[in-house]
Amino acid sequence: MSAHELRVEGLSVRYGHASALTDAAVTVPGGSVTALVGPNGAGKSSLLLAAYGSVPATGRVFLDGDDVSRLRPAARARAGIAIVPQGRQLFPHLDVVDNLQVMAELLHLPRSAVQGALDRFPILRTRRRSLVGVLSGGEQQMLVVARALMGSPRVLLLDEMTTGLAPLVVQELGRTVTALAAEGVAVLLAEPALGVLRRMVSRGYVLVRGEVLTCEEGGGRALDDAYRAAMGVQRPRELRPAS
Ligand SMILES: Nc1ncnc2c1ncn2[C@@H]1O[C@H](COP(=O)(O)OP(=O)(O)OP(=O)(O)O)[C@@H](O)[C@H]1O
Repeated sequence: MSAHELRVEGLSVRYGHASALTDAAVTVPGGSVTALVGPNGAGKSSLLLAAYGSVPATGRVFLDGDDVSRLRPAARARAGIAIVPQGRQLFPHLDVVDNLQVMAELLHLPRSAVQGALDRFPILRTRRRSLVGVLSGGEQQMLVVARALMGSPRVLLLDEMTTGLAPLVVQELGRTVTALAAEGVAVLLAEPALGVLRRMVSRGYVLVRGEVLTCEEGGGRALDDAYRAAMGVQRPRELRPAS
């Protein structure tokens, strides 16, 4: 296994006069899943989009040590950075195959890449000629993850992948990204709360009001504790059986 790495340094994002991300430094090594947790509006999407190149940002982004900060999003995608964006950004009036074909063309991949993506989740093959707008939320999210993986990325950025999905779908997606991380893909999972993904996370960062506060290496539970501490929230007391 050769583990890939995403590293951002001094990454800052502003929308007009408003600062969304300030001087962020984050390293995402392949081999295990790294999480980015923070409340709504903390700047998680801004960090992921800045790493992907689709919002204007200052600072530097390194892919396996190479500075990709000056590359546009399509070039970063071809270099090996993939994103599962919040809101999915699918074409609802195209079918599953045609949605995948759009990415194949962006990445200059052969048509067989579409077939490979359909194999990623069995449900996608059975739904391949369905319009994407009629798929369930879970099916759509599987399609977005399959689409992101078409170019065999070195880095996978997942923006609130689990929001609104049933636990079984979350577990299936979680298994997929954990396996990818184990193969060496640098996986960064941004979530407002880890939920059932907690046990899949090895390390992570807490982001509050645009600032990276801590890097926690002790697994998902330790990251949750660091997140609670950053937010000034205490861990709920263990439930005791009623006497
Ligand atoms: N296109 C935009 N124009 C102006 N302000 C924006 C834009 N996108 C995000 N913001 C603001 O930047 C800040 C950070 O937003 P961002 O979406 O990065 O946070 P987030 O942690 O991903 O939040 P959420 O969990 O709600 O998606 C917020 O105050 C948000 O309102």
